[in-house]
Amino acid sequence: MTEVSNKSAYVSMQGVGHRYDPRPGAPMAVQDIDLDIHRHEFVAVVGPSGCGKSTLLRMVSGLLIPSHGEVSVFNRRVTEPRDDVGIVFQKANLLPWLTVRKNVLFPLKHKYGHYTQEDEKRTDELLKMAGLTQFADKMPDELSGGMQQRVGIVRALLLNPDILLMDEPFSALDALTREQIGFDLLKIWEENPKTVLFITHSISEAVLLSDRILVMSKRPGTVLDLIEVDLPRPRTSKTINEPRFAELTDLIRGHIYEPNVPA
Ligand SMILES: Nc1ncnc2c1ncn2[C@@H]1O[C@H](COP(=O)(O)OP(=O)(O)OP(=O)(O)O)[C@@H](O)[C@H]1O
Repeated sequence: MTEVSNKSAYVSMQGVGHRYDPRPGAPMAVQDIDLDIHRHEFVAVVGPSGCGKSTLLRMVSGLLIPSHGEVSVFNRRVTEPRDDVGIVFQKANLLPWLTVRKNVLFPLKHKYGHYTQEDEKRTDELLKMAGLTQFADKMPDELSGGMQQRVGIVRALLLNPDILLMDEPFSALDALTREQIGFDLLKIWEENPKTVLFITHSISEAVLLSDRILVMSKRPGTVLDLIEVDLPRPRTSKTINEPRFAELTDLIRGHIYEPNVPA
């Protein structure tokens, strides 16, 4: 691992680009991405389908090393998969033969071969924070989709990662559940701060949850804008009715649907 220059950012992308196809002249998936994310900041990424949002997330996790530029975490260049990030995907993919509590503990068991009483205590605390205490001993198929997704978030938090990477975590949920789980996530994040990179197709979800929003262009994905979400916290259902909320969503919509018109 190599030291890099920017010391203030927690996650830093400098001149990042990636071409999946190594042949010269093949199209880039993403290019010229510069982004600094600060500790405990909540950054959302929005952009058209195929613009490279998941590609960026995979680069921060170290599952993908960019063909151009550098990604660093805590001033260390990412050169291999990191085990200090929590990842939440669109589907929780819980193991159907284990209870909720055992599903949450599973990654620890898998990684270290066992878990401690302290781990069980923390699991119960996290399940409580996510409103899942009475479901701890249920099997996954006894839970709704929203509850399963909450279990997925708790599972990602158990290892107490510095960074939480979320790839369209709520997109399989109905609109009402999605809004509620967004507020639940904010509560968990406020009680248990993490640096979050959150990918979504929903502009309003990005505005409601995040501190800043990276708006990407269509492929090859590059930065169209980086927007500061200057809405006060805690965010609530009332936030959605604030004029600034509508201004910000309009601004992002304009970037995505009319990318060549100056804002
Ligand atoms: N493993 C891969 N091999 C080759 N091309 C890939 C691979 N993964 C992604 N791509 C291509 O790179 C581009 C960016 O993909 P990516 O999944 O990062 O986009 P995305 O913005 O997350 O898309 P979506 O919003 O549809 O989930 C796409 O054109 C995709 O086809």
